[in-house]
Amino acid sequence: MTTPAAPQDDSGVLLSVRNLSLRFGGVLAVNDVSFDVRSGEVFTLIGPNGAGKTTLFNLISRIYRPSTGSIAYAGPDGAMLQLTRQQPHMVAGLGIARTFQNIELFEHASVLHNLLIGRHRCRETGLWADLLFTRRVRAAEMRAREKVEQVIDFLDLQHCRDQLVAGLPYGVRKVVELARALCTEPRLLLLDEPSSGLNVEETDDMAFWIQDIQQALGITVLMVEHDMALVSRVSDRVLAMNHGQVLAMGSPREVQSHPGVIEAYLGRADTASDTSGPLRRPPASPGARTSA
Ligand SMILES: Nc1ncnc2c1ncn2[C@@H]1O[C@H](COP(=O)(O)OP(=O)(O)OP(=O)(O)O)[C@@H](O)[C@H]1O
Repeated sequence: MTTPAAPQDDSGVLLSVRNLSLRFGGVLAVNDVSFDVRSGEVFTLIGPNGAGKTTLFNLISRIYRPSTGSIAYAGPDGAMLQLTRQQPHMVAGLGIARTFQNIELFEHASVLHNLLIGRHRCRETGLWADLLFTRRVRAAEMRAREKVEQVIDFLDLQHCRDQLVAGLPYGVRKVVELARALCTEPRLLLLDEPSSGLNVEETDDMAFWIQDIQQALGITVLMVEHDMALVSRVSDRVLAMNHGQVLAMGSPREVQSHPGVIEAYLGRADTASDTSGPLRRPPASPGARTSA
């Protein structure tokens, strides 16, 4: 018996989200959201606190299962597959890597070891081969080391490669987390608030790395970000959310000047005469949960 071939993607779309919703009890955190992320672009989710950005992000990285809707992803062979049908641990194997708003690294391991652990998902050998340390295992280990060294060079981490993560400044740890994600050789990189906790200079460096990852490595980036200066600088397209729904989608300039977006951030569209400047992150509304 032959199985029908999976539909092939020929539109340059890497990720296609359709009518996605997730309800937490009485809260509709994500409400009928649809959008496409094109191969090679930087696509950014913005919105005030509690808008549903992190929930949407966690749906795409399969931490949550949607109440309704679908997420299709162009797999390594080009066939569109349903992410919602994949086990969460299989997502990394499909070429999707993510960073977290609150850095998730092994604090008492060196930078090098953290990156080698990050590389683990690319393991091509089985348990017995590993135990016997066969020639294939040795070759795979060499490839892992080469990839890790390339990423260390790419992100200028030579100066701290043998240091414990626990002793590193916060800004460097953020770059190490980015490095760990890159070691898995992703096709889609999910960045959860890459600038959170960074000072102006470090945010500037982060913008540079994101542009370099897109342009030099050709990796598609989907990020959640509050810093509108960073968003404007690196994003090809922006999707603004509020109350779980899509408010606007387009270029950074189009979205920043959209009346609904200004109103969501500032309260009333007609109070915001200057739409050229960055939208500021508003104070958290009472009862709003901070992002996961
Ligand atoms: N695990 C959860 N259980 C119950 N409610 C949740 C949960 N996670 C999120 N929510 C609710 O869903 C809504 C969307 O939250 P979410 O964290 O996705 O917003 P956000 O846009 O990421 O906000 P922020 O910018 O503050 O991180 C909020 O009303 C929030 O309180």
